[in-house]
Amino acid sequence: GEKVVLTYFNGRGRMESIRWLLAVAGVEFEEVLLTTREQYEKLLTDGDLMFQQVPLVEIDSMKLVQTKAIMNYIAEKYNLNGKDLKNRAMINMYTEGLMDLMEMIMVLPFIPDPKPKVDNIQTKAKERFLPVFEKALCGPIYLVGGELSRADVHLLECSLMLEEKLPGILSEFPNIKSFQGRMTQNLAIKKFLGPGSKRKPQPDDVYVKQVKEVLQF
Ligand SMILES: CCCCC[C@H]1O[C@@H](O)C[C@@H]1SC[C@H](NC(=O)CC[C@H](N)C(=O)O)C(=O)NCC(=O)O
Repeated sequence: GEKVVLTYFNGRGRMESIRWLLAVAGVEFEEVLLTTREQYEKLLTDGDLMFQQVPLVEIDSMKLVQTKAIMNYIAEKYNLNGKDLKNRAMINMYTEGLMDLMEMIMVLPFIPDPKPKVDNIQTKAKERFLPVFEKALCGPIYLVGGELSRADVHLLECSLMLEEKLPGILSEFPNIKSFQGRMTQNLAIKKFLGPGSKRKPQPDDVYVKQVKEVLQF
């Protein structure tokens, strides 16, 4: 169909996992970057945001909002959602756990004293989340059903973000480390991690300032 258009801030936030899925699915997309309150207010008056929130993804003549709904649509459409009901249940458990961890990272730029939160992220990552994936990757090369799924994409995204904040955090998780090595050989992922891709950089002060101005908080 016609082009896919993402409307979000010029940063990762809730949209980055969507960018990862589209990249792995090999789907080209364009971006409308929200940098001013006026842009957001026009979206509201045009009635484009069902709950007055972004991410907004225009795809297949639909204006999708709600990150989970958007990712479910993409994962189903591009065969990243498992081969049957039970595999999908596993994929959903892994996905929700990874989203919980990524949400903890996502809010860091918006809190005044992130240090204690970073310590908590480190503890939860090492004691609650990463051991699950280390065990799941003891033998299998993909998390679920012997094939690439959205769970693998979210694990790669999350593990790379963790290492940005906590270098060396994967030193006790060799299976995840070698999983990263395999996944980054995927041509679509190699391209997305390379220069000039649509991948967004770590949040900076400009991003935080724009989000606060656009959303007026
Ligand atoms: C303290 C955290 C602040 C984060 C602010 C935003 O920057 C991103 O990093 C996260 C959010 S995204 C922007 C936010 N969107 C959501 O919260 C969407 C939540 C929805 N359940 C989804 O999953 O898509 C927004 O539009 N709010 C307007 C407002 O509700 O009136």
